[in-house]
Amino acid sequence: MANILVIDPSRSMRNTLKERLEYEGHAVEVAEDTISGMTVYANRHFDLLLCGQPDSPLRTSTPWIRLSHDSSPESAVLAMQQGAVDFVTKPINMNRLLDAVRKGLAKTPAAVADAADEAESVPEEVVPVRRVRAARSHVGRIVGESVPVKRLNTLIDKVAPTDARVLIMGANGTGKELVARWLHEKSRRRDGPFVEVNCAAIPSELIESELFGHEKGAFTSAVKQRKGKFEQAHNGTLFLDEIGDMSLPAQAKVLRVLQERKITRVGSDRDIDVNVRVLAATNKDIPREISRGEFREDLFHRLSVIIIRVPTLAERIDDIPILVDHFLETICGEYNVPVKKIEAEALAELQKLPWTGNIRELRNVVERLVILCENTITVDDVKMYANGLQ
Ligand SMILES: Nc1ncnc2c1ncn2[C@@H]1O[C@H](COP(=O)(O)OP(=O)(O)OP(=O)(O)O)[C@@H](O)[C@H]1O
Repeated sequence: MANILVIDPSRSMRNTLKERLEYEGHAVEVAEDTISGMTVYANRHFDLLLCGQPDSPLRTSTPWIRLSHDSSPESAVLAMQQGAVDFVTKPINMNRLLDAVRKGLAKTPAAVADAADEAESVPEEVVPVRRVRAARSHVGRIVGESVPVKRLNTLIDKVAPTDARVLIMGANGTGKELVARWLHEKSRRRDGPFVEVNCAAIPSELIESELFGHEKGAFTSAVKQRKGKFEQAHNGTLFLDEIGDMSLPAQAKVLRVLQERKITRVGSDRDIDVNVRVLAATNKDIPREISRGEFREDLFHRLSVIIIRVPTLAERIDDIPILVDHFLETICGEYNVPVKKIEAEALAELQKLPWTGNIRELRNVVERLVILCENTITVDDVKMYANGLQ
């Protein structure tokens, strides 16, 4: 759980963010402008700030995320220059925001100190490697003993040590990102960086600079040279999440990098060699996107040397008891309460539900049950709380 301060002029935005972040287990305070925000800030410790106020930049050592209606590259670059750790455009894509929050929290002094363990005596350039190693030990297990999960694990073990590109396909919340992380963990690149890009969340004007970087002066607000994600992932893995949502012009540029293994920063004419393994994921039906002219067929073939299909939870309901046990243990641990039990009948009831949100939805339901139920979760608890409407 973290303490988060949301500063935004819109009441509905403040309420929505507060509700959602509290649902994720964080303690949230809100303020409508930077001045009142700073008063709240002065009286309490915060781990992260979300700032939707377009006025003066926040002067704080706490990581902060800019929320903005303006999706231009200039606006994003300006926010980064002002010290924001991330930039999320409005209307807010909640998955993208939660992802940014998770990453922002990893940048709090406590998290960095954690990750860098005995970093005091370590030269600065070594710290990022330590962070990568610390992050690695946090990659959760792929829990499950059903046939589809056994197949998935076997495939990961076979494919990970190769440098083959992998396209991970599956519905939302099935664990595609988890699969990508394990493909990196079990590869020879495991000591290199794992860099993730959410292609759906980056406005098309920004994607080139985000992926390939830019030179100083490439556009009005490019006052500093910046490395893009491909360069950041050099000798490691680049995970292009939601690739099915990437614009056609950006697809053409990515295709060129995959063919030539070189990138060119925006505003430069110099090619830079990059050694990157690309993994991509999508919840879209790519062949259908190809037939509709929304996705380049040549890029699809470049990306999909191997295709891994991640099963839905409905295809693996046998795993629900073991997943529930796993989530009860981790969530009760996070809330610092004794691990709750669940009746067999309650588990059977959970197995009857449709689970359109897959494992992410199951995790949310278990968290809700942990919060709302006594020490033993009963079938009536499941009936009452599992659909989230109470
Ligand atoms: N087999 C599994 N065992 C344990 N936890 C899992 C498993 N699969 C997924 N999870 C957890 O479920 C949540 C959703 O997984 P993940 O983010 O990897 O899904 P995704 O398919 O990438 O989702 P989206 O398409 O919405 O981005 C995460 O908290 C992840 O750790």
